[in-house]
Amino acid sequence: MPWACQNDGMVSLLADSLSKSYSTPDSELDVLVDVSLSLAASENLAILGPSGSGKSTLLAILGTLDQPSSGTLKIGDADPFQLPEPQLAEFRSRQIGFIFQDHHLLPQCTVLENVLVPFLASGSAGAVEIDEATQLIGRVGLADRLLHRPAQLSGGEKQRVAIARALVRKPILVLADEPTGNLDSRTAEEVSRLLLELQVEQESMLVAVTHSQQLADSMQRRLHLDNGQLVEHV
Ligand SMILES: Nc1ncnc2c1ncn2[C@@H]1O[C@H](COP(=O)(O)OP(=O)(O)OP(=O)(O)O)[C@@H](O)[C@H]1O
Repeated sequence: MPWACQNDGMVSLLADSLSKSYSTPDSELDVLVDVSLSLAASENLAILGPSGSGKSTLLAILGTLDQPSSGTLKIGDADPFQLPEPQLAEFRSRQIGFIFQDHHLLPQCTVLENVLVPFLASGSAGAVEIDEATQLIGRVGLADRLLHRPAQLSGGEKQRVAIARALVRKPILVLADEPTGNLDSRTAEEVSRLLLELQVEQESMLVAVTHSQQLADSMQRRLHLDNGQLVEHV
C-alpha cells in the first residue's frame, strides 16, 4: 500500500494510487507514481517539491483537467472520471475553484464580471448571484473597486479578485497553483491569510502548490512530492 495521508475527519477527497506516465518513442516517463491522499471538509494542504517533481500534474488531475494513467479520484460523492464530458465540465465548474499564479482575470471585464464568470459557465447570473459576488468582493476588501478593470488593480488586488472568483460558488475543492508566487512578501502574507480564512469559513478544501515556506507553514498539512512520489514533509 503506498503511503497515504490520513485524517480523522469525514473524508471529502480521496485520491488512491494516482499514477501518470507519458510515452515517448523510446521510453516511458513516470511523472506520478502511486500517489494517494485524502482530505476532510475544511482541510487545507500544501504540496511542495522541486521543479519537475509532478506538482502541477497532480493538481491538474485533482482538478479533473487531466486524467491519470491509473488510480481513482473521489471528490465528495462524485467519481468525476466516470462522468461523461458534459457532466464532468459542469461538475468542475460547480465544485472546483481554481487560482493561478498570474490570476488569469479577463482584462476587458470589471471586477464584478470576473467574479461572476463561474456562474456564467452554468448559465446566467441573476440578482442572487450578483449579490453573492458583491458580498464576497467586499469580503476580500475591494467593495469600492467593483467596476474597475484588472489593469487598474495592483498584483495583490488582482489575486484577491481571483480568490473571490474561485470561491464564489462555494466549491467543495479549491486548487491553487503558486497563488502568491508573483507577490512581494508582505502582500503574499495578506493574500495567504485571506485565502485560508475564506476557505475555512466556506468549509471548502484547499490544495495549494507552493514554493513559499510562509504559505506552507500556515497550512494545516504539508506534503512533499519528490520525483513523482508523495512523501511526508512535516
Ligand atoms: N505532456 C507532457 N508530456 C511529457 N512530459 C510531461 C508532460 N507534462 C509534464 N511532463 C513532465 O512531467 C514532469 C513533472 O512536471 P510538472 O509540471 O508536474 O512538475 P512541477 O513539479 O509542477 O514543476 P514546476 O515546479 O517547475 O512547475 C516534468 O518532467 C515534465 O517535463
